[in-house]
Amino acid sequence: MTMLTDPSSKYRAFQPVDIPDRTWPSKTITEVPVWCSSDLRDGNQSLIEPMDPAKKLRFFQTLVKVGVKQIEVAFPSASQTDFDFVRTLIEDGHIPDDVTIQVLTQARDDLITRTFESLRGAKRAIVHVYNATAPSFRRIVFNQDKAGVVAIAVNAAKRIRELAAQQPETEWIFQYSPEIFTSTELEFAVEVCDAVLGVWQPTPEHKVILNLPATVEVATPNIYADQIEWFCRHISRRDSVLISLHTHNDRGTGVAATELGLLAGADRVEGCLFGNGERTGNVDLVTLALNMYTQGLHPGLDFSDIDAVRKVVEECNQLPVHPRHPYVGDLVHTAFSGSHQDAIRKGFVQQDPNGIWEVPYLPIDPADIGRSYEAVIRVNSQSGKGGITYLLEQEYGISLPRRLQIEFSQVVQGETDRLGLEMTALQIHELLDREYLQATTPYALIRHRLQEENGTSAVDIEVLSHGETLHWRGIGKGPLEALVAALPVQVEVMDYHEHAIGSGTNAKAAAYIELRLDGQRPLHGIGIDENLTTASFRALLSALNRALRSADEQAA
Ligand SMILES: CC(=O)SCCNC(=O)CCNC(=O)[C@H](O)C(C)(C)COP(=O)(O)OP(=O)(O)OC[C@H]1O[C@@H](n2cnc3c(N)ncnc32)[C@H](O)[C@@H]1OP(=O)(O)O
Ligand SMILES: CC(C)C(=O)C(=O)O
Ligand SMILES: [Mg+2]
Repeated sequence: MTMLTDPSSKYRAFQPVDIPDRTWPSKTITEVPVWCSSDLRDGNQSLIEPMDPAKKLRFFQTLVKVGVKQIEVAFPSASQTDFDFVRTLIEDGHIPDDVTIQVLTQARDDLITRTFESLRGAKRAIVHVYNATAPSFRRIVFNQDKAGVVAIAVNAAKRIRELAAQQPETEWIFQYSPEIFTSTELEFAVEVCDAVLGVWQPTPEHKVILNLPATVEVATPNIYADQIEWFCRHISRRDSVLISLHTHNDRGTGVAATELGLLAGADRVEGCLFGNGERTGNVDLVTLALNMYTQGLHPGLDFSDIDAVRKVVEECNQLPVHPRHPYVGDLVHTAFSGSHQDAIRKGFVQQDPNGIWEVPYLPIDPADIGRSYEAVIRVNSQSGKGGITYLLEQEYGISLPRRLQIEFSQVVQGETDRLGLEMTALQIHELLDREYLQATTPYALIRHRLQEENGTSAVDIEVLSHGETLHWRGIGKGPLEALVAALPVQVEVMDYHEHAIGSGTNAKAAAYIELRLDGQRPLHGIGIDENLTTASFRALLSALNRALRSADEQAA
């Protein structure tokens, strides 16, 4: 099997819509649509193992918690499980007052009747009926002409109106979908929908939902937007109709199509969390909502603990969410590469906590959706000093001076190259500890005594070297100079930094020394101790030991 050399012999380009005065391209999304989750119906019908009642209820409760107010809960005429689920929701009082359940049925009398039975006693419900209207379906599935297909829709609409009248205790909302709206001739889509509206007689106070599905995504998103704008202009009783979008993601542009459809005048969006659904999935409601949020428009849905939502969805659908999935994927708030890490670290430092979000490479503040900053930066062989520095600062309060950052990043680089793996903050800290804090040979500090008088420091120091205790004494203008004078070798201190780690009684001092041994390249040492002088002495000996080791290696 091979790909065709000329695919035009098998596939046709989608024809553009004749709407030269389209208005949607210059609009922006300024209003939040009515959200409808189709997870428990379109999502569920696409699963390898459809959800059992317990999973459906858990998912329903999660949707309620997130703030979704319209939830398509089942196709009750399809199975006893779905029928019983609707009954459980109603009879056990699971539906909050401000949430409306929706159910789907084919445009067939027996199925519609069964659907109404499932809804008996509901306070409010949306009955959603569909039939295929696209030319290929008219021919292949129904073997009907246009009039026959209009008749299927009109008869179903009449049956729904009748049955609703017999259950007046429920507040009814009717919804109609011309299936594969996107492949249906626009004039015909309007004709069928007008015929349905003729039966249902909506008013501005009691609207009907016309749901216009891209059942299969077949064109670029601008075409869907054109189709929606064209439909909105030509449908009768526009003020009595809510235009609903229902996109699938066959071409990978379900989110774009829905966003452009909103620009084109739609009022409502159906989709699934994290884009589950038939084939490549329904449009992802989470991405749509958080796209609005990052434009400064609150979507009215709460994803402040996005990982908790993901956990429920993954367990109920038994499908994983991709690590690169927008906003929620394990890797999407993470930077491995050095220049990204550097910019993110600087961005966090400069970000005004009350200002407009400006951290480079991060379109959303991960904290807003319950993700932690620690997960933002991860270190592998592609990483530079920025990421390593960030992790040590965030996790351990250790702020390496700039030249030490460069030196230590080469140590980390050697380790990540050797392992071929990511290094965690803990592993980086362990490496820092091994490389600098445990650099205690040949000289390990045992104790020191410092006397200071008239700006002069005298230091007596005991060090352990190859099992022997050595005593050194030195005098200088400060403790460090005194220690340098006490050393058995000549060194030059190039740089010195110190800072506190933590605060209060648990505070420690960190000291960093850059030192040059005669004729050698400068190297750093680190000391950490409750006492600042001890920390700086440890740092000096750490630097000296590393320098001596390096000199030995060069000589060997
Ligand atoms: C795009 C969507 O997601 S639409 C929703 C799809 N979801 C589902 O189908 C899940 C649940 N469905 C089911 O369990 C079953 O299909 C049922 C119970 C609805 C119907 O089952 P069956 O009666 O066995 O029919 P079947 O599944 O074979 O469907 C094909 C029949 O439905 C007819 N049909 C399909 N869609 C429609 C429609 N919207 N309106 C009227 N008839 C329709 C077809 O013409 C065909 O009829 P035929 O057998 O006379 O040729
Ligand atoms: C039932 C309809 C709305 C549907 O799921 C689709 O067309 O994708
Ligand atoms: Mg669908």
